[in-house]
Amino acid sequence: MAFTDPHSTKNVRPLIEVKDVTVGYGDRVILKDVNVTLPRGKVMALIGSSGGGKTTLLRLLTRQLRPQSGQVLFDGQDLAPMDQAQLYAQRRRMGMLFQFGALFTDLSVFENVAFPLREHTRLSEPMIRDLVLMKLNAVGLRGSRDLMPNEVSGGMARRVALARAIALDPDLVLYDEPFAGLDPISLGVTARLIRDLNDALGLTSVIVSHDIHETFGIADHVVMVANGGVVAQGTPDELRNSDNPLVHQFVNGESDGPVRFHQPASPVREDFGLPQEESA
Ligand SMILES: Nc1ncnc2c1ncn2[C@@H]1O[C@H](COP(=O)(O)OP(=O)(O)OP(=O)(O)O)[C@@H](O)[C@H]1O
Repeated sequence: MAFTDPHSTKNVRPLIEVKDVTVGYGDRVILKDVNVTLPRGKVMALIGSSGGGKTTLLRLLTRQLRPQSGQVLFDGQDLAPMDQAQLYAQRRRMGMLFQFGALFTDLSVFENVAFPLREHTRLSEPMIRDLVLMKLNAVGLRGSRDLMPNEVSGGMARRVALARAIALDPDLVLYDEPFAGLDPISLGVTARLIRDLNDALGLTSVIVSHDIHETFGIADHVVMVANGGVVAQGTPDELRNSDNPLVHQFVNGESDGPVRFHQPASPVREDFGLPQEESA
């Protein structure tokens, strides 16, 4: 029989808390006064137009960037003051799938997934084998272990990258554009897999994606960044029904609205050498 310690805050504490954070590069502020909380076990989507600061927010979570002000807590601990050893220990609890989930082209599917285990642990070879095959099984590719990356499809390669991202049994998995370049079927399979792995393995996931439809289908919480901050956050339904015109335009994929299609430019007539219109 399991007992829970009523005084323990470990399991109710959110895995990530971004508190009043302002962040940027050098003197340039990219996001101001951001507050985001991500409870354990949930899937969070980060959306927003290109250059809005989604990747910047991801970099805060891994402390590739420190806030200019405010705090980023991972499992209740402020990342900013950590020394390299402490930071390294925290990062081992984070799995990452980078844009396009690039695999090592000269390593087999098996060795790609084994890579983080060989890098970060001193596990025996039989143990590594079992762990790799378990992860490959979880993504449906146990039978493809001996293939090389150029022998698998784009969708399969993404699943191998997923298996590699969860090889060390992380608490948090960060996905930067996990659907980029996939056909609609592989895209749907990958999205479902992200959600299922999250739930089956007790992970917490953050997904940066431009694919609103697929991301909204699997996320518990959506954070939209634009105009130097978080413009909206809530459940997918709350964002779909938002009356904020910017959120509405983005979520519904409208080409014009508060986000202009045309970036500022000199008049068309000037660029194409056309005669100026006579003013009335
Ligand atoms: N290393 C850096 N040094 C300076 N400025 C940067 C750096 N990385 C990003 N930026 C700037 O910060 C802003 C936000 O970039 P970021 O990559 O976070 O946006 P994004 O929402 O992830 O965009 P995309 O959807 O295109 O990936 C952009 O104006 C970008 O030019």
